[in-house]
Amino acid sequence: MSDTIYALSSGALPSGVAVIRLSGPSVEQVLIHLCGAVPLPRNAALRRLTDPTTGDVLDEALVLFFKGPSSFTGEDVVELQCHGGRAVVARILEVLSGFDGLRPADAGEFTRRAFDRGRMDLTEVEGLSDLIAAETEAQRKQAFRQMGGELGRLYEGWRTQLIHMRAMIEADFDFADEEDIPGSVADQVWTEAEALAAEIGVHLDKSRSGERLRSGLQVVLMGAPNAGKSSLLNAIAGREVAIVTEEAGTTRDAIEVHLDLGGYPVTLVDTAGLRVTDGLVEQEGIRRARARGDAADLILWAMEPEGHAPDDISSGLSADVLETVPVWIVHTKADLETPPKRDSSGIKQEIPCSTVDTEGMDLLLAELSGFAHEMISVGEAPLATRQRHRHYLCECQSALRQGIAQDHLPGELRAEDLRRAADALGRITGRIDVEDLLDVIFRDFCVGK
Ligand SMILES: Nc1nc2c(c(=O)[nH]1)N(C=O)[C@@H](CNc1ccc(C(=O)N[C@@H](CCC(=O)O)C(=O)O)cc1)CN2
Ligand SMILES: Nc1nc2c(ncn2[C@@H]2O[C@H](COP(=O)(O)OP(=O)(O)OP(=O)(O)O)[C@@H](O)[C@H]2O)c(=O)[nH]1
Ligand SMILES: [Mg+2]
Repeated sequence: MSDTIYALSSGALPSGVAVIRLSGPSVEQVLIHLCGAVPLPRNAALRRLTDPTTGDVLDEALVLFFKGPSSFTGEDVVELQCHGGRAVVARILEVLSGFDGLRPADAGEFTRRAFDRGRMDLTEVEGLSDLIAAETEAQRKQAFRQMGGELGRLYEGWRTQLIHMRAMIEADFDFADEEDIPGSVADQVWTEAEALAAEIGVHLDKSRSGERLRSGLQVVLMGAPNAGKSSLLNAIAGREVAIVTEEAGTTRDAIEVHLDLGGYPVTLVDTAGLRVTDGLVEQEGIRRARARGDAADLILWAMEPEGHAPDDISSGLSADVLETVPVWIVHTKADLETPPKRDSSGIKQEIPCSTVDTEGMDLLLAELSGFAHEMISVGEAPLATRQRHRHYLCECQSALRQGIAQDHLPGELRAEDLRRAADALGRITGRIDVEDLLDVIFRDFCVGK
């Protein structure tokens, strides 16, 4: 029998109300000791909670009981919705720890129990976790849909198709000598496999957006010292996040702000100005700046007007980065009466900007929103959102391609590729089960045959 687990499920204390949740076989016993009786399931009941050993009243709380399996975990669950004071919650948790068979829940353990009981698949579990982490509207929507099972259903559909295909192949070589099974079954199956591999390919391509939406876009401010990077960061963030001085080499660590640009998550990173320096701290800062640039989705290269510090993109950024990461030039300090420095790198996107009279700031933000939209707008179809999905989808695809290519091998061996392809998808949803194969074979063919 499993332990009964408990935890504070609501957020930081103090709060108006706090929710302490319990799940497991001892829930009813705990309720009898804590408030005298088990309330009607799914009916909020106002109850005095008392310490069973001292008779001390702990709090007056709303008690919400869910009788398993009709609960979030599938077990008996109770929520003690108490006053959100630190001492109130601490005392209730302390009293709970005194009950036999009760222990504090591990991270994610309520959801783990829901998964173990088959109430959620892995993609739904991930969707729930993403929903809690979501910071923008577009992230919320994607997570909510995934939590509802859309992505899992897509993969389970493909997996069912693969299991069926394998059943057809197996039937084909088991009964090849019988007349009522046409010999072209295998050909049909491998044509279908090609179509599925292509469909997965399209899904993988589109899913770049899904992954970016989940993790947010990394936009990195780079440029020479004093170019005005930190001023730009502060202006966009609307607060003094980074230190700004007229001294070149002010910023050392990379400094991040999280932005919500029209529902899309963007992390804007300020970095140390790039230059040759003897200072150890500054050298480390520059190393970090370059590392952030390497991993960026977009680099904003801040450039002062002519006559100020010399800064040259091609000496600042490696050829590798210039090839793989889009770079926009932001002409800073546009309020100064000096012409913009001419750039020789051939980069098209150039935006004049000033943090003194806010000229160009709206344009820059609009351009960034447009970029975010282009990079991470997701359509109607559910998309993969994690590297883990991508990994198994690629595995599925390559197993399919192997089966397709090896048409000189016997059916049994090629059927094995279909099994590997199906199992890869089963790992995404967490539901691989060999019983499925037998089920399908016996359902689609008469046993007497
Ligand atoms: N107070 C409270 N609010 C909450 C949660 C919670 O656990 N407690 N949730 C936690 O994440 C979310 C709601 N999710 C839930 C999902 C399923 C069930 C549940 O009892 N399911 C049963 C009955 C279904 C029904 O009546 O339609 C079941 O699936 O059998 C409860 C909450 C968000 N709000
Ligand atoms: N006139 C004018 N001055 C600006 C503007 N933006 C920044 N400055 C000034 O330029 C100097 C350097 O600004 P910072 O934002 O610290 O430059 P930085 O690129 O972060 O510099 P490092 O951190 O040293 O790499 C400061 O004195 C700012 O006040 C602007 O739009 N117009
Ligand atoms: Mg700076």
